[in-house]
Amino acid sequence: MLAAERAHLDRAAGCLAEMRVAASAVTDAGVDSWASERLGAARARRLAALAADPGVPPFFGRTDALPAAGAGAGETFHIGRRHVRDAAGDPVVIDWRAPMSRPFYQASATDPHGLARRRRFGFSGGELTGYEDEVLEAGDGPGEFLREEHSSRVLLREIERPRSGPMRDIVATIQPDQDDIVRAPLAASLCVQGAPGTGKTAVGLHRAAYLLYTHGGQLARTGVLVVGPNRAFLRYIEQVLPTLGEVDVAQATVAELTARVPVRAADSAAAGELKGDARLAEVLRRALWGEIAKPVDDVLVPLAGRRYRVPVERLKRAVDDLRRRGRAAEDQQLLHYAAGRERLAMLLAEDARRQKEAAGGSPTDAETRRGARSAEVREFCDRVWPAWDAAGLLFALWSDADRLARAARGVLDADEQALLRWPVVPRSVRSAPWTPADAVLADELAGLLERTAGHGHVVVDEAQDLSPMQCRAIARRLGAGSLTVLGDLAQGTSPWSPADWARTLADLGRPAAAVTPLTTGYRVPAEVLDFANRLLPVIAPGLPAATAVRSEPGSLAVRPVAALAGPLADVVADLVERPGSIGVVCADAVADEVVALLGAAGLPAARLTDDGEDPGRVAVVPATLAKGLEFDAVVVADPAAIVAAERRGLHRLYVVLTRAVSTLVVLHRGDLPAPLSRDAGQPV
Ligand SMILES: Nc1ncnc2c1ncn2[C@@H]1O[C@H](COP(=O)(O)OP(=O)(O)OP(=O)(O)O)[C@@H](O)[C@H]1O
Repeated sequence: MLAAERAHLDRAAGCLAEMRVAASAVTDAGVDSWASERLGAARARRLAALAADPGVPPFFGRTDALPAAGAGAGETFHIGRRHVRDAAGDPVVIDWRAPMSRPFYQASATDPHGLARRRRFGFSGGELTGYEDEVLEAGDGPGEFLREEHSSRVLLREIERPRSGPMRDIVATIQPDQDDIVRAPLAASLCVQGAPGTGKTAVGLHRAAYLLYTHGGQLARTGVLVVGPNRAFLRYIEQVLPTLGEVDVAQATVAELTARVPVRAADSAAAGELKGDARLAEVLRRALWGEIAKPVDDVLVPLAGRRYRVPVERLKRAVDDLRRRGRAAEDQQLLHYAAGRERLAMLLAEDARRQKEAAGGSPTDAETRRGARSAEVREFCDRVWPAWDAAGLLFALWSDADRLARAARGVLDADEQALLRWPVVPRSVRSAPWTPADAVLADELAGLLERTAGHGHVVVDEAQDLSPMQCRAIARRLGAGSLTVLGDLAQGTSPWSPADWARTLADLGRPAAAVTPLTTGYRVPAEVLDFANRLLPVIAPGLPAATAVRSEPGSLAVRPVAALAGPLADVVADLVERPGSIGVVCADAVADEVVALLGAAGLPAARLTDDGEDPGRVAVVPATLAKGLEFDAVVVADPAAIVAAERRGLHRLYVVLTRAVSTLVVLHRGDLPAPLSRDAGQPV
């Protein structure tokens, strides 16, 4: 049996190699150079997809359908990361995203989805080493071990495989509740409230790959965007989609999406919080549209050698009409500020044209456009509808108390306005001390000035931390597309982190998105998860705790220590003897100190940074960068310091305690933070 499967594996590998040769042999001759270029780009993508990760076996599973009535054996399909066919065009491996693959993920003893058997293959170093069968057909035993779906050995092996480098895909072992989310229809916007390690990030990435496969045509132009909290996180996840054959998905942080000004400063906590507040949207809207002035005089518009008087009453009406369209609720009707200015210039020229036509003339379109660009019209527009760019207007607002007061009247009080203003007016827009929150505000203004290009689908990870203004920046990039929001309210560590999802979803422009929970924890062993879950009643009352799929006795050690240095070096020295990744998590302020003390003990430690550089074997992780990451072994140094470092310190600690796949060691000086100390305090 194994020999037959190995033979099929060899055949699939051979066919894939032939497909690759065929793809590279296709000439790029299109009907014109543009078409050729497009064909070339499509071919390059296809080649890249076929070539991605050649070490990955062509299939990982197999379904045996129940025989049709009266027939012998049912149909058999091998399921893999991508479709493989033979020279005759017959399928050798079915893409995991194809409808035919669905039973592989959904079949259970109670609902076998037409399957007699599901087979999962085990590989070691690319070699097919074995398989695991689940018999699903009714009558042949009740499919006992399926009842305990999560005890699948292949799943457990997959989870426990030591980590090194970036996140891996989970195509071979996607679970039914995860599969429902992955394969939700393109039009559905949804929000996954998932406890730590329940596979939110994995599910979001697989959903992106599924949508591109299933709706490639529709998404080809607008594309899919994945938004993550920081570079370190994006670097961790960036290989998953290419392994799944999707090399074309944009992955960005909010900071990268909103890079409208050179960020070179940080806000105070109070100013940063205020700048993320949704009220700022109203202030900016008023600031920009408040620039528009009432026309006070007639204008003489030159057209084809003569000047035509456009009376002030008509000018006022034109400005009022355009201004109203700037408030249209319907997105397609909405007039952006910059387009409004151009439209106004054109209206003046068209008025003149009508006058000339009434007098028997027939000016051309080109002459009319020239009229709209004339010095007279431009001068009128500069007065009545001045041109602005986003950074310039924000600079003017933060520099000029009166201007800010006009825009913020009734929205922000005097103290709040003072928080926003620069204490010393900078010399220029370029040299101003812009902060990340300013960049998001500049992006808001840019979105009022001009339409922002939207994607067909956007996946937002760690969404519980987004400010309302960041949500709006993401919503602008969504256009008419749909959204997958991933997050965990219990892991909310920003000043805006909400107690429920309603406001975030509204700010993201999809208030009706259904919230789906995921509560089976794959990453963290039960011993560790139960320990971390002691924080839940305090940090997120009412949120259901996750249940771990596996238990690993000995995976948790909680040790009181008198001083950190010696015990920390000892623990890490022990851990480096075993395979797998190691994260030493500590309060941000002491990260360099921890790197130094591990270095002094001869251990290969480096600080994890926000730029996504690989820190190597032992990563010293500032607590604020731990979110979304995981390590085989995690050492938490001084949890009380992590809690004390910020307002939502207990939420941060919950994040930190849930990063371990196999081992968590907590070294604490003094008492453990209160909610954890129940029954703890001694080695577990
Ligand atoms: N069905 C699955 N099969 C195998 N591994 C899985 C499965 N689901 C999740 N995992 C693994 O569990 C770990 C956690 O997944 P992931 O990072 O997506 O969770 P998360 O919900 O985003 O976690 P967090 O909120 O804590 O950051 C990863 O190593 C992932 O590969």
